[in-house]
Formats: sequence, structure tokens, C-alpha cells
Amino acid sequence: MTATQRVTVRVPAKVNLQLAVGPLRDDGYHDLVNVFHAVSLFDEVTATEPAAAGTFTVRVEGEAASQVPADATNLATRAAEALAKHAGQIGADGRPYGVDLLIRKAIPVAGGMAGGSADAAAALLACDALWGLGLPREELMEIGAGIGSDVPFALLGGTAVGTGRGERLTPVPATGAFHWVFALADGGLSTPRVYGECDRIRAEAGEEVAWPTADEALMAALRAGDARALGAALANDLEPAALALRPSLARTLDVGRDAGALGAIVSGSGPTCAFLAASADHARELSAALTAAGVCRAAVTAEGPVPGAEIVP
Ligand SMILES: C[C@@](CO)(OP(=O)(O)O)[C@H](O)COP(=O)(O)OP(=O)(O)OC[C@H]1O[C@@H](n2ccc(N)nc2=O)[C@H](O)[C@@H]1O
Ligand SMILES: Nc1ncnc2c1ncn2[C@@H]1O[C@H](COP(=O)(O)OP(=O)(O)O)[C@@H](O)[C@H]1O
Repeated sequence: MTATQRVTVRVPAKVNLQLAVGPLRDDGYHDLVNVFHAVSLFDEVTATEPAAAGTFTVRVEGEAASQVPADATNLATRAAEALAKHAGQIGADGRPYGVDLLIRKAIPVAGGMAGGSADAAAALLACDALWGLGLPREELMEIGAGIGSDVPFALLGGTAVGTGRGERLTPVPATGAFHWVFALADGGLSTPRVYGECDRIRAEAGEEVAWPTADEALMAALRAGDARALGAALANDLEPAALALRPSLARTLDVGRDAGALGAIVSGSGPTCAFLAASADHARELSAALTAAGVCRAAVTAEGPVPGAEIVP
């Protein structure tokens, strides 16, 4: 252990600007073109030296704490244990690595905004500092990919294209800031269930599943910082599946569109819906319209892109 006794990391949620889902692979995953965009909705993870060396514990605070497992299945705990294994289990002081984690949760749980992956990424960065490992971020991203497909992006942040199962990342140059509104839903949607429903819908339609490719219009909109063009290019192949499993989301999307959103989309596997606004004021207006229509549990505004997981000084 180093002299550092406590490290706090702030980590953003994501929205998928394009989620092109390719064929189902033999390993149960789908090849993707996943355009990730980090937004200013953050969880915080604090890593503290444990009372007993070699133990891993986790506590969760926040409105949704009861929906998050506070045991070894928590993605943050799994990430910390994976890092300890990677580092050889025993620190330079001869004591086994261990950590007490505290998660302050603001990212909706099972909401399609990768909150669990964000916590795993934050735990990797926090434990790396707590244990004095000093691993390069790329190495943490590789360990993160073993925990979940979305974990590497939470370490990278900004805007990036993910290929493979979403873990192989290439940053995308983007100009300016985009203004978002997120309509949070009651309850979550299971990611494997939404992918399964996508496969079922495609099989029923007898569709040939195309190899996923990045949308050039979307990339150009990002390079130019053109919110209107970006709004028109937003696309999510999981949206029909999320709507089939949660039909009420169709009305949420319609209310946002009718209120003038530049783009309206289910975020990843849902059920959070994302709306692109023309400005911060416009985002506040959209948020008010969604709340007034009663089509969401709450509406929150955010900006993107923001950096990935960062240690709080
Ligand atoms: C859909 C997306 C979009 O970014 O995220 P969410 O919207 O749920 O946050 C991701 O693809 C979710 O990534 P993540 O939540 O890390 O998934 P993983 O733990 O790796 O996988 C969970 C399950 O999702 C399915 N899965 C995931 C990724 C992928 N490329 N193909 C898949 O089919 C598989 O059934 C897998 O067993
Ligand atoms: N730290 C964590 N935060 C949120 N969920 C977690 C965490 N660890 C494990 N989970 C489990 O992972 C599931 C998916 O969580 P989350 O990442 O929030 O959703 P999504 O994949 O839709 O973005 C949750 O239902 C929860 O049971």
C-alpha cells in the first residue's frame, strides 16, 4: 500500500449515438458498431483501505441503492478483485490487496446508461491509485473489458466508436458541446433480455443481419458540432426490442419529438430515453415538457462529451 488511504473517482454515464447490432456470435455476443458518448451524469466511487487486509466490500448510497447488489457480484467489486489478481494479489508491503468501496449512485440502474460499467471503471482507477500500481489506462481498459463490454469506454470517455462487442475503441473527433435530456423510467430493462428480443424480432422477420458499419452522416455531424444533423442521424438497433418489452416508451419518445427535440432515441438497451436539444435553454424546456406530460419518472439535463473516469483531487 502507498500512503494514500482513500481515493475518490468520478465517472460518467453514456448514451449510444449509433448502436448498430450485427449477427449473434458463437460466444453469445453481437458484433457492434457502438458510438459511445459520455455525458455529465456521474457516479462517484471511493476506495478506502479495508479494516482487514485482503477483503473486498462495497456499500451503495443514493436513491436507487436498493437496486444494486452490495456483495461480490457488484461490478465495482468484481473489477477491484480482477485488478488485485492482475497485480499478483500481494502488495509491496507483503499484505494482500483489498478495498472498501463506497458507490454514490446517480446514474439510473439498468437504464441503458452503463452505470454498472461506470462503477467498475471507477473502481479500477481508484484501486490502481490506492494500491500505488500506476498502471497505464490502456491496461486498466483491458482488465475492464473482462468485466463488461462497456467498461473500457467509461475509462476513455469523450466520444468513441466501439467495435467487436463494443470493447475495441477508437476516439471520434467531436466539436463543441451537445445538450441532452434523459427521461428516466421506473424500473430497468435487462441488457441480455433486450439483445435476445432483438434476435427474436429479426428471426421472426426473416431478416438477413447486415455487418454493422459506422454512419458517415453521424461522424460528419460530430466533426462539425452540428446538433441538428446529429439529431437526425441518431440510430439504435436495440430500440424496437426495448419498445416491444416496454411499449410505453413510444409515447415518451413522441412527447419529446413533439416538444421539438432534434433527435429522440432509446439509450442503449433502455429504458432511459435520450433527447438532443439545440441549447441548454432548449434542454430545460424539453425536460419540463416531458415532466409535465407524465411520461417519465424524472427528466434530467446533461452535456456531452465529458472525460472518462477521473480521480477527484
Ligand atoms: C447495450 C449496451 C450498449 O452500450 O449497453 P447498455 O445500454 O445495456 O448499458 C452494451 O452493448 C451492453 O454492454 P454491457 O452491459 O457491458 O454488456 P456485457 O456485460 O458485456 O454483456 C451482457 C450481455 O449482453 C449481451 N451482449 C452484450 C454486448 C454485445 N456486444 N453483444 C451482446 O449480445 C450478451 O447477452 C451478454 O451476455
Ligand atoms: N455497481 C453497479 N451499479 C449498477 N448495477 C449494478 C452494479 N453492479 C452490478 N449491477 C447489476 O447490473 C445490472 C445492470 O446495471 P446497469 O449497468 O446500471 O445497466 P445497463 O446495462 O442497462 O446500463 C443491474 O440490474 C444490477 O443488478
